[in-house]
Amino acid sequence: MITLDGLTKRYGETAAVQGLTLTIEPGLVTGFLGPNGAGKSTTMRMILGLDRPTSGTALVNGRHYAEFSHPLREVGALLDARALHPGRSARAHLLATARSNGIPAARVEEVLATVGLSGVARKRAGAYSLGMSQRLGIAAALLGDPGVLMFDEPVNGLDPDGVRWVRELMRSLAAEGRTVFVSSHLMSEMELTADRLVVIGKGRLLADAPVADIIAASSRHRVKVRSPHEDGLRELAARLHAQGASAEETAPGELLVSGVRVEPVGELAHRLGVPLYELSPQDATLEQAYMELTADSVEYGAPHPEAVR
Ligand SMILES: Nc1ncnc2c1ncn2[C@@H]1O[C@H](COP(=O)(O)OP(=O)(O)OP(=O)(O)O)[C@@H](O)[C@H]1O
Repeated sequence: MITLDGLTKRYGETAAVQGLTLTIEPGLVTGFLGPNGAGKSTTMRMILGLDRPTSGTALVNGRHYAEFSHPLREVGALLDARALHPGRSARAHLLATARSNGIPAARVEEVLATVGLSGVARKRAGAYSLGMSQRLGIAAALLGDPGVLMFDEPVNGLDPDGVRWVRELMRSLAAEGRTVFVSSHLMSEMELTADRLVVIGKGRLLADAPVADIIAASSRHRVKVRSPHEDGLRELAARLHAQGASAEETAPGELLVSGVRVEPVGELAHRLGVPLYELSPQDATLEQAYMELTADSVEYGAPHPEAVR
C-alpha cells in the first residue's frame, strides 16, 4: 500500500505537487494520469525517497522508503529505463542490484525469463533497444519480489506484443495481491489495464476513482432508454432531472440520459414499473473523460488545429 498525506513539492516558484492525499491499495492496478508537467514523476520520486517533500509524507506500507534495510524487497520501480550503465550486460546489472539488496543470484535468471531477456542477457545494456531497456527495467523492479510496484510509462517504446505483455503482467501482479501504480499517457491502454485511476493536473488531485466511475462522469457518457410506455418514460425523465441527471427525449419512446450510470436508471425504471425494451450505456471513452477532467490543467497545449486556421 502507498499512502500520500498532504504531499507537496516546490521547486522555487514551481509547485510541482500540491497537497496530494490518497491511498493506493493492494490488489489493484492504479493508473496515474496527468498532462505533461502535472507532477507524476515528482510524486513517484518522493515515494522512492529520491526527492524530499517540501511538506507532507509519502509512505510505503506505512514506512518511509529510507527506513527499509532492503528496499527492493518492499517496492520495485521502473522510472527511467535508460538510467543504466551502458557497458554492463543485463545480467551483470541485475546481479549487482540483487547483491546490494541481499537477493539470491538465482532470482536474476527468474526475472530475466519473466521479461523474455534470457537469450540476450549477456549483451551490453547500451546496445538495447528502448523496448528491451523497458523490459530490463521491469526485471529490476521485480527482482526483490516486492509487494509494491511502480512503473513510470512502462509501455513507452514497446511494440504491440510488448504492450499486451505489460498489460497482462500488471494485471497478474495485482491479482497476486500486490500494489501496482503505473503512469501512462496512453488512455486506451489505461482503460484496459487499470482498475482505478488517480488523475492530477498542475500538481493537484483531479480524480481518484474506479475507471468506470471516471468514464461515467464524462458529459459524453449517456444511457439510452427505450420503452413503449411514453408516460412512464416522461416520469422517469422527471425523476432523473430531480436527481441532477439530464434526460432528453430523442425520439418517441426513447430517452438519452447523461450524468448517471446505467444501474440507477434501471433500478428507477423498475421502481416506477416502466417496462424497458432497451437500457444501454453509450460509453464515453476514457480519453474523452480525461480530456474534460484535465482541460484546465494542460500547461503545454498546442492550439487546436481549428483555432489556427
Ligand atoms: N528537479 C527539478 N527542478 C525544477 N523543476 C522541476 C524538477 N523536476 C520537476 N520539475 C517541475 O515540476 C513539474 C512537475 O514535473 P514532473 O516531471 O513531475 O511531471 P510529469 O507529470 O511527470 O510530466 P511528464 O508527463 O511530462 O513526464 C514541472 O513543472 C517540472 O518542470
